[in-house]
Amino acid sequence: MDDNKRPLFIHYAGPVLLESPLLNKGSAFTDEERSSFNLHGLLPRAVETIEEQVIRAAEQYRSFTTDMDRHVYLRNIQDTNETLFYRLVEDHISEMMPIIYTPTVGAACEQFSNIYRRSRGLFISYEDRDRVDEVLYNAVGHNVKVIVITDGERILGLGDQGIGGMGIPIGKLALYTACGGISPAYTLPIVLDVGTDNPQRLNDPVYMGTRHARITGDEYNEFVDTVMQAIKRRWPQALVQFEDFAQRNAMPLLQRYKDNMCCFNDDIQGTAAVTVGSLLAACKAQGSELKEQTIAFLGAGSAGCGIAEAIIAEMVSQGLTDKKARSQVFMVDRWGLLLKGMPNLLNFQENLVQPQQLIEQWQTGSDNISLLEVVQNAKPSVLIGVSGTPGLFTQQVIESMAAHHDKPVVFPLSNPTSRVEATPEDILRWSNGRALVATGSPFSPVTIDDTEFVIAQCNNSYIFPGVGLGVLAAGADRVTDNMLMAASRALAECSPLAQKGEGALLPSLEEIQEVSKQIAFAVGKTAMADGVAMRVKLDHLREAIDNSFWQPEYRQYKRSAF
Ligand SMILES: O=C([O-])CC(=O)C(=O)O
Ligand SMILES: [Mg+2]
Repeated sequence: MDDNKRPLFIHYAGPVLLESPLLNKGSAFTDEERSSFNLHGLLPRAVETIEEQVIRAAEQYRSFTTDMDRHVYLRNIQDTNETLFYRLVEDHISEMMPIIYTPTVGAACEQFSNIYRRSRGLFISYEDRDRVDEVLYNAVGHNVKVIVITDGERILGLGDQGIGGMGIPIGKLALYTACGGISPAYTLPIVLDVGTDNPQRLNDPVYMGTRHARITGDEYNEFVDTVMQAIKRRWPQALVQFEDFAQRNAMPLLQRYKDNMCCFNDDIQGTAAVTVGSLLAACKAQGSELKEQTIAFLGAGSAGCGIAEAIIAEMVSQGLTDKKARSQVFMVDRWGLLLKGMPNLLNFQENLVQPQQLIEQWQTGSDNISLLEVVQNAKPSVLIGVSGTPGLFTQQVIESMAAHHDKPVVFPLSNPTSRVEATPEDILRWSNGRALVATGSPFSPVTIDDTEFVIAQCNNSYIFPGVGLGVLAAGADRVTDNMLMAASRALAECSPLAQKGEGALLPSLEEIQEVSKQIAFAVGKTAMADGVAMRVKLDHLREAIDNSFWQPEYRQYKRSAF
């Protein structure tokens, strides 16, 4: 039976029931329920449908004038009636997703302590390190299946926000539910409070985190390990998504846990998967293949290098040797093009370097080869920005791309909007409307010479809800690279531009639940093939996905005997 249709046995009643966001129905409690659960007199007399509640909530929402007020309003509904919150958001997904998620969630993290209303999720501080098991037992949900965890050190492109980073796990999990059908009862946001090095947060009298510099080194690693082991004891099957960790920790944490827990890093692997999916779609639309592309990156951190490795893996699967594929990928960071033998290369950068000879060959005159010099000499057909720094895709860079390619692919992926490497409008103007643009944050359509261009949002939100749904439906206990590759290919299959030769590069948000189901199937199937999901048979996978897909509908309540 469809999980959503089963009656729920409830042992709360009266004001406590109205104060339980996962169970509260507000004015939609029926007369019978008001009798069974001691609610008479606690609500206005009218019994409303969820549709009527949505109309009121949408009107109230539209009465606010700033995005931050809209965010606070929506978060408040989430904290009082989750079913209504999801119904409202799902019915207005394009309008409300930028408010609960990127870009408004960035400002909400910066102002987290200022706009704080009510607790949600777990704040695990370094000072709690001897009672982490106890903290986990205090969580609201006892059947947690998806955890998003951050330490708040690299929130979008906004840097260290301390416990304010909690806004990100909350926002990501809201999308797990709204886009991926994971019941909110199964989700848990966690922020690790290990201090902050952000003086603005430390000096803010209302800041609610611990006021000391970040714990680092062995103490930090031991603390994270304490939490990860406690999670494993408490919820051995849970999927853990690492989010917005600083570069120095993101890759090492992933390497440490990916083979012994069900986890992945969204910034490295989720962003890589959505980018590869979007590139596969772009190539298909142009009648070419990924292996034919030359690709330049601006930003060679863990996210950029993660995308680069995923692209190389895909090029190899299309028949290139690893060496040839690597020769087509150019990584530029703040010091210039990554070259062999450069000092201070990070270990994940070492396999993504170009030969020193390029300095002579390209006659750059300096050891630090700039992005413009890379674009002029290597003539990349694809340019990807993950630098977190606005304005670095200059007019000259874009004009040079457009001079060499009829349809250059330009993806400025840094978030939030304020960090974008160039706006879609500028890129389209500088390329005379020829560039194929996708951004990390949402942008309105751009009109150039009477032609309207829809800007695809190449954000990991197209990937992680489907990955989570697939992992849960198949009962996978690991997230393998193949599963993420399958997610990319499934996303590319859903591209209107690739399928029909016209329209948007990525499907619209209105279709995201269907897209998530397609991705979930591909991910679950690959998990089975990789031997990390043994509990469900392939014949039952689609059914498992559909049956577990949570709908924001009020379920029937029965009074439990105890
Ligand atoms: O949250 C987003 O919009 C995408 C993401 O993971 C990041 O930028 O860190
Ligand atoms: Mg992130």
